[in-house]
Amino acid sequence: MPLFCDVALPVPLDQMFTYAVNGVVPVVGARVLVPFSGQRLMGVVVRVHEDAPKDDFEIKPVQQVLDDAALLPDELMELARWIAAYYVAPLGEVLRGMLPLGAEVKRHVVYRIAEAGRRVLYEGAAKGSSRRSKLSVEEQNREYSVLNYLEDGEAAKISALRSATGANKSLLEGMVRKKWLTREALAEERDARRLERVAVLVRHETGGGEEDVANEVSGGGYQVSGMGKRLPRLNENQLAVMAELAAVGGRMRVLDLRGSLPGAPESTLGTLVKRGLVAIEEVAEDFHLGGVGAHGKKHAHEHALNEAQMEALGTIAAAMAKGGFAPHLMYGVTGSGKTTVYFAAMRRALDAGKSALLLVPEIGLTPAMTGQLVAAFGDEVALLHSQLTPDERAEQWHRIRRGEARVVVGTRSAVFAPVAKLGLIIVDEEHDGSYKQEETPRYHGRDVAVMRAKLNDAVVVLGSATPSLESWANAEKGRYARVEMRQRVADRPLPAVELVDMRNEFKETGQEQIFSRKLIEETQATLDRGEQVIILLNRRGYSFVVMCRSCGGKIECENCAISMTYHKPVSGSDAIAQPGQRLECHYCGFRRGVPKTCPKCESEHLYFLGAGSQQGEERLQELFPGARIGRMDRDTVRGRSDMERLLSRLHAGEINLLVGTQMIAKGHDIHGVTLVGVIGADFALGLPDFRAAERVFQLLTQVSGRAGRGDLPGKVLVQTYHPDHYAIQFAGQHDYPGFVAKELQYRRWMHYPPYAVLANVVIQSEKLEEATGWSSVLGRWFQQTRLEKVRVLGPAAAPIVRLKRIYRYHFVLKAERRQVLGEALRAMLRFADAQGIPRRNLVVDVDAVHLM
Ligand SMILES: Nc1ncnc2c1ncn2[C@@H]1O[C@H](COP(=O)(O)OP(=O)(O)OP(=O)(O)O)[C@@H](O)[C@H]1O
Ligand SMILES: [Zn+2]
Repeated sequence: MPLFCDVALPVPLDQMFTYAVNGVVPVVGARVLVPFSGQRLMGVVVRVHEDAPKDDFEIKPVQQVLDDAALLPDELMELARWIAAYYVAPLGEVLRGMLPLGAEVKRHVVYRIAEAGRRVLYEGAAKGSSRRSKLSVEEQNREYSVLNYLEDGEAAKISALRSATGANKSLLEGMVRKKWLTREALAEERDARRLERVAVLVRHETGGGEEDVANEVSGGGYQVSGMGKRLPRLNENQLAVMAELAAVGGRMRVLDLRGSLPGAPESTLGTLVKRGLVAIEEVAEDFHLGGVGAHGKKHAHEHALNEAQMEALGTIAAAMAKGGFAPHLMYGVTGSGKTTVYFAAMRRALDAGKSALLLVPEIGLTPAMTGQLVAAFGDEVALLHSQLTPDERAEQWHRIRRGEARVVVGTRSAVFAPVAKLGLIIVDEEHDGSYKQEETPRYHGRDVAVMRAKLNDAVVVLGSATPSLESWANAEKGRYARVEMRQRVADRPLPAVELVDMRNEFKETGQEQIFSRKLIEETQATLDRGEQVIILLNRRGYSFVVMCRSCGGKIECENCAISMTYHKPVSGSDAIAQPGQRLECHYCGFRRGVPKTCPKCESEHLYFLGAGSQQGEERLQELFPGARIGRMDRDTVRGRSDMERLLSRLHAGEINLLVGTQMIAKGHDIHGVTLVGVIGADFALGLPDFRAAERVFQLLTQVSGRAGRGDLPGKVLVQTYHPDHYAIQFAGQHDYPGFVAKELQYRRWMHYPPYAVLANVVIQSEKLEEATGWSSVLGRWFQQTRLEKVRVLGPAAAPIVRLKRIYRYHFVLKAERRQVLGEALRAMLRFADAQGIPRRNLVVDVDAVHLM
């Protein structure tokens, strides 16, 4: 008889916690509620045993057992253990990320009649009651009426059974034990085609010309005037909601709104509705998904596959047919039709009775994909993304667990979707940095996908036009099978790329301009031909540096060691989003007014340097007054609906000149675009990160890939100050293999991934002296211990030494073997623990993607 259970709790401690079993013995994998330092925490049972803990400290009892079966299948428990070990993260924190969000899954229990129950019912109550039974006649009659009630085979909730028959839970459970009934736990049922709520900003006449409620809100007076009379003051949350709505043109899904203002209470919107400032409309959700596919992309997957696609599919399908773990790297240039192959492979998985998982970097950025998925797989699709409410997430989770949705599409954490009979995992844009979770557990969705496929003997396909060097190296070593698509579909050529040397541009024109003469000329010509132009300006805001010409200082955020970005006020309906002109920190969101003088030396010579997308748009309006200009960045795209709206205007040709940040480079397939301009992308080459060149190459290649996807060939103009840099040169020649060969040399030489495994250890504290003090304690330990086969760089100030008021120092650890690195990290954590350095002040980032 087990007396104890070990529970993994979501706390930053690398251990399990033992509790006494209290009545119900939980199964491994079930969730329990337990007391933990004065709180009630939910954890997952990982072991049930009889070993009384040796020390005689008090063992507390489990308060409640939440599941009577393991919530996570064994396979996912095993994956969790692997993640905990690999990323040196507490198992409880790993498991928290795997379970449907919102901790408490709202579920209800339903009962259904079973075969034995039917027999009892048909063979007569007499026979049933003639059995020796501890039940009273009254209870036996009640059992009979329960069977009677359930005769039609439909499931019923306990509440319904209680009111119809008077049965209570213990009676029903007794019937389950006799196998007369079955019990199922269901997530709250919802209508699949439910309505979706959209918040709409109500415009009021203020008599102030252009001004609307929005403008008054942004005016700083925080006084809203509506229909001529003054309304009471709005609080901060209410203002934020109004601003958010206005920023996106006055309409937004309630869901998106909640997602972008996580701090605002639910009641805020209700209050605004009561005051008549916001209205709620309901539209069918399908409208959203359907609306996406409407750009003629809906049936994109129905193309007859070309030869390269057939070959790629053939390789993947053969691996699926053969069975067993088989990782693939699919290198397919932009526009080679990778999506079509993904869909065909997923179809094959379904046909073989398996499920398929498709991971994408960000669903909101590629709404077209969603539309195609629904068109191709209909009800079988479950979408998991960050904007679901906890309830919706739980609902999807249970649909998947029940096997109703066999095609699961989602972002990073969808890799944990509890699909049964996993046959295929596809990781689209596998190079994308957003697959790395930047909080504990700091796992990489792509690498977890490969591991999960391994645990399930499944096929995994990592696809990209610019594979990460890690994946490419794995293919070179023969660990991953390679699938290549080197040509675009329909014999379309890749666009011609021309570099514009901005050093010459300055010499020849004598002035610093955002757009080169060449780009202006080509843009005009392209617009004149009735074609479309996309311009990448990878910074949002107006100017990203405000500098004092007297003292040379830059205006930095109060909370972060980061230059603040200047945002200009906007006129028209967008005004509310940007409450007056301001400086904003893009790391913590801190805003302040624009000072007239330098905060350090009080000089009046403040200069605004570095053009962001907002300035780009303004300048384009001056240059091309006839153009229909759109902007795509985090200021204009808040939720999925904004993205959809912008993209559909592009597809329809309502926008013919689009400027934006790297969002514009994400997989969009707009056939009218024949010219892509790139501005300042080489800036990132100077960042202190060994992946700087790789990132610049990827961005240039991906954004170039947006040109010439239709019948007309495309062209790309890259403005650069580093025309000779290999990342720029190779990107210009569409020479990915050339780039990797060169870059791998450098990585090998510098002992960087993929030739070494790396971990970033950040020591952080709000107190500078703690951060530096602990860093030197650890530094001394590293020096004395002389870990074998591990190189330790640091301690050093992190490139961003202060972030959100936290001081940051770091070490970079490199090792040739993963096991050695893991052991070093664990030894370090033990030492830190002995020194009293709190675990939460140490960030251990294995396979760190950002070293900033
Ligand atoms: N066999 C085919 N014949 C003709 N057109 C095709 C074929 N397969 C796909 N397409 C079309 O080619 C275009 C590009 O396909 P897709 O978006 O899958 O490219 P991709 O490889 O994912 O590119 P990127 O990496 O740039 O996202 C789409 O418009 C798609 O409809
Ligand atoms: Zn900041």
